[in-house]
Amino acid sequence: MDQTQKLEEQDDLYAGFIPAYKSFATDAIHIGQEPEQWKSMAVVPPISLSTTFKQLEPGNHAGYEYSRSGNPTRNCLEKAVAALDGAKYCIAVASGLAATVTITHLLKAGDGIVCMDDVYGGTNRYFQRIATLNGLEVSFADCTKPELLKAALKANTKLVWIETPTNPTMKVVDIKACSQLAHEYNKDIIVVVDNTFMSAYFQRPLALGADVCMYSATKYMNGHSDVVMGLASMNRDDLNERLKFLQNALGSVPSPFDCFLCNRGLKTLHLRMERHFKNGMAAAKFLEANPNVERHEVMKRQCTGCPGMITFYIKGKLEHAKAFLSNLKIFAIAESLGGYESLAEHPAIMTHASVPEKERIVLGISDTLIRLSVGLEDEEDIIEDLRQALAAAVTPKDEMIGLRGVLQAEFEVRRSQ
Ligand SMILES: Cc1ncc(COP(=O)(O)O)c(C=O)c1O
Ligand SMILES: N[C@@H](CCSC[C@H](N)C(=O)O)C(=O)O
Repeated sequence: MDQTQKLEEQDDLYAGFIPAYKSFATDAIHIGQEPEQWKSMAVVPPISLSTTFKQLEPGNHAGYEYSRSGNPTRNCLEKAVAALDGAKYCIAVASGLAATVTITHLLKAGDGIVCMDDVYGGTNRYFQRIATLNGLEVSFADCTKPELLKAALKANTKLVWIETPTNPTMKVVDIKACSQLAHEYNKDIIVVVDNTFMSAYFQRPLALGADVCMYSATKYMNGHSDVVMGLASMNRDDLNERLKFLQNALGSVPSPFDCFLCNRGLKTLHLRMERHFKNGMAAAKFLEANPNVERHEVMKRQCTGCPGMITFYIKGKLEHAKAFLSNLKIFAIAESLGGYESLAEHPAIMTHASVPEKERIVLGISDTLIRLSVGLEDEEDIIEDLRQALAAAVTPKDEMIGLRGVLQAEFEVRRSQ
């Protein structure tokens, strides 16, 4: 393929999506990283391991007092993420779930939460099995239909929790419509979007009306499968004040070393996401079987591209799903996603085992559902791995029965254009 063909293919991939955010790469590389903030003029932010900082006199310090309350390396990361989310503020915490817990502490007993019915299994587990014990009233609604969200809002609703695309079934929620609806109902409702699957490179929930954009930074934001971390960005001064307070008061902060790694990961986020998109699209094209277009226009309206996440149902039974996974050679069978390496998993047995079986069935998390996180390896090797594992697992005539995911949606519309 010559250079012109390559560029045309690239243009085609992004056709119809909203334009990329201006100066994203420059901001990722420079914001919060200014060498002038260090006496040494270090170009790469140092890992500041000190737990405590000398004060000139009691209460008179240079901006840091104790590392849980504030840490120079963490500060660099938080500034960079805020810029990438189009936000004024960001807090980094010890995991994605720690971010969920910290945000939920904005509420008090008796307050209500409306959560998208299809969310990461750990979010579902926390809301259903822990938040409710602490006196919060939790209900679930299919926010892909904003009228169902509207019907679920009540006088005590204080938090609306959206995940889009959802893990693992890739449902897409209209962030703008849901935020508007929640705020019209009660302007004090805090709308949170779990942006883990898209990363800051492909989607900016705050620009679409959400109050908080949160991440399991364990995934694409860090991107190297070597850090567990959570992030939450916002523009509202009051929310920042309260979440900063909770970050310190609840105390689930990430280590300076993890902050260093995640901050480093951000420097290549734009490059990684573009390659995830390209490889993911190639894998989806290969797997594509029965057409199934859903919510495609919303997807394109609210994001600049798609990550490398694909879910599909393999024809047959659990044994076929297991055989496919066990035969993969490049894809590792593992939980998690968004790293440079390709991963494959069985949501019902692995990542979403904590969702009650009855709910899993309703949500489509069946024995034959398989989730892929397509990494940054060579496209031909990824396809060949899928081909041989599929051949080993199923007979040629009963291959896939339907591919679901953001990438699939993209193909189907293009085909019908
Ligand atoms: C969409 C989503 N949100 C939140 C989480 C929780 O993040 P963490 O594992 O970093 O606590 C995960 C995965 O664990 C996830 O996939
Ligand atoms: N066994 C873990 C589940 C981790 S899921 C990790 C990630 N969100 C993913 O979707 O792959 C647990 O029970 O918490």
